[in-house]
Amino acid sequence: MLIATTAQMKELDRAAIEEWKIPSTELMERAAEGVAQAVLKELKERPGKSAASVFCGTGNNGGDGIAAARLLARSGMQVRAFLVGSYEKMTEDAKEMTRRLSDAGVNLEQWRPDAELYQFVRRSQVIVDALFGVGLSRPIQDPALTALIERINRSEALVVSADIASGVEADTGRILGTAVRADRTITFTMPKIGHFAGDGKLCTGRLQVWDIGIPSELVRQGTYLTQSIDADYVRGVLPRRKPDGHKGTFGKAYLLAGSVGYTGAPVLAARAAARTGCGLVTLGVPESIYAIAAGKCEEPMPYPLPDTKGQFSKKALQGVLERASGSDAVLIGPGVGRASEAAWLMRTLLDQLGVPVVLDADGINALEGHIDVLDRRKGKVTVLTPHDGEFARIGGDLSSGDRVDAAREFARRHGCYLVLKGHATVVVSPAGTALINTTGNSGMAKGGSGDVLAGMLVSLLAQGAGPMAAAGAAVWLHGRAGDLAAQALTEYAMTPQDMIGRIPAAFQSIRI
Ligand SMILES: NC(=O)C1=CN([C@@H]2O[C@H](COP(=O)(O)OP(=O)(O)OC[C@H]3O[C@@H](n4cnc5c(N)ncnc54)[C@H](O)[C@@H]3O)[C@@H](O)[C@H]2O)[C@@H](O)CC1
Ligand SMILES: [K+]
Repeated sequence: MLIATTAQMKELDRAAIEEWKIPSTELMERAAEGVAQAVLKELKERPGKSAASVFCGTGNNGGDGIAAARLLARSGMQVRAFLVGSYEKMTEDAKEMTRRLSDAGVNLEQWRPDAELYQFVRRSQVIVDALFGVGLSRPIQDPALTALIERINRSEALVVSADIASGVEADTGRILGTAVRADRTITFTMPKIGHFAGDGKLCTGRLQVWDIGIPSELVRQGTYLTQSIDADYVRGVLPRRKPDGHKGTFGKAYLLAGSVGYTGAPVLAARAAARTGCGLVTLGVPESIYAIAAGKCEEPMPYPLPDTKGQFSKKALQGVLERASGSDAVLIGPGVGRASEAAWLMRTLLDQLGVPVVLDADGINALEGHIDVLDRRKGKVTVLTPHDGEFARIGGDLSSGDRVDAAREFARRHGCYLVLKGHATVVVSPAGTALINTTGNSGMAKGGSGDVLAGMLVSLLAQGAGPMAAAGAAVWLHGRAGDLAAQALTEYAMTPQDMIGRIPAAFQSIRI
């Protein structure tokens, strides 16, 4: 799904209102309809005469809540709407919705933390969170508001947020002070980064995008730099398989991986590469572990390279170049170790190889203090797959808490593609486009999981996918395989090996 910034949302709203003459109150009514319908649909599954507490801020997000309160009251629910803030600060549209609410026989009540109100909130089946939307501009600090949000988060009611969970910064996914943890979020027109990225993802619950009547001509005019990765995206970018293709057609992947102590990483990466569709997988490993790797490889083709003390030595260079330069994509790094000769080898390969390179794990660590090697590759395709620690080691700055922006800044500066791994993995291009993944679970946070991803990624690159497509599809399929493994085996017991076994089912789930 394409993702809009708050500036783009404001511009869409402005153009709809000023140029298309759509009254802003009409947009607000449509937004409220989305929220009310989501609540009613949910309650169908929980029969009984239900009560709802609707918390409204003073901005237009509050206006959405006030209008939704009227629609819910009309449907027969017992509704109380609370204004959190002062009436004087309310926007004109929110005030208009307050009049409409009172015409319907419900008064907007000033929220105060007293026992009677809390009792009503406690027996509500539903809480509507319309405190802040995309207009949240500073951290929530007011103690009464913070206490209210904590109350909402402790309650057993179904929490439905209008547009975005209040407290989440729409353009980053950061939590500003504190935030509502919603079960459902109904967002308007287009999703925002905060629904998918960082802690915002945890606060969003199930996301639904609701059309509030902004003309599609206006929406289509925008240039959206960020999108979430879903099955449709992956289906659209996977390299097509030629019916008359042979193994050369589907690409040769070359992997440089492993060391004494890390015999699993090369095998996991190579198996994952073979499972993801490329024609040939060649695996260069230190000769000390060759016998072990060879014993575990069937489709991938392992071969030994000179090593010293169990890690690649400088003497391996020629042997790597001979095979790697003729391949379609190269993966460097899983389990290679950090000895100086191995690190030198990886940097020298980066300098000398012209083919697309995925740099993972110790391949990334080898750039610590040598980032100029990456800069020299500008113009060639380099995809880095760091987790936060590796990212920091090579100069990435996550201190702002804005992961998408931090990744973008790094990719732009160094002319590379970046897969910043984590709870919601972010993929960025040097041109500033970004993808945010939607699959995956905590069962994947185990040693070896990254090796599987790196193998999948180099396999897709070798098949001819562009770097963004290959990285986007790899992270989604990897997360999907992880979700399927968790379903069958639990997040506790699943292993990266189990994920490789579910790569086929991950492909099947996008119905290619
Ligand atoms: N025409 C439009 O613009 C539409 C807007 N809609 C809704 O309007 C929302 C945006 O409305 P607004 O721009 O009025 O913004 P919000 O309603 O999100 O919040 C802005 C208000 O909160 C205050 N505020 C910001 N941060 C605060 C903090 N930390 N502590 C206390 N107060 C704080 C601001 O001073 C302002 O009064 C959207 O998210 C959406 O829900 C929808 O009604 C659809 C149409
Ligand atoms: K909200």
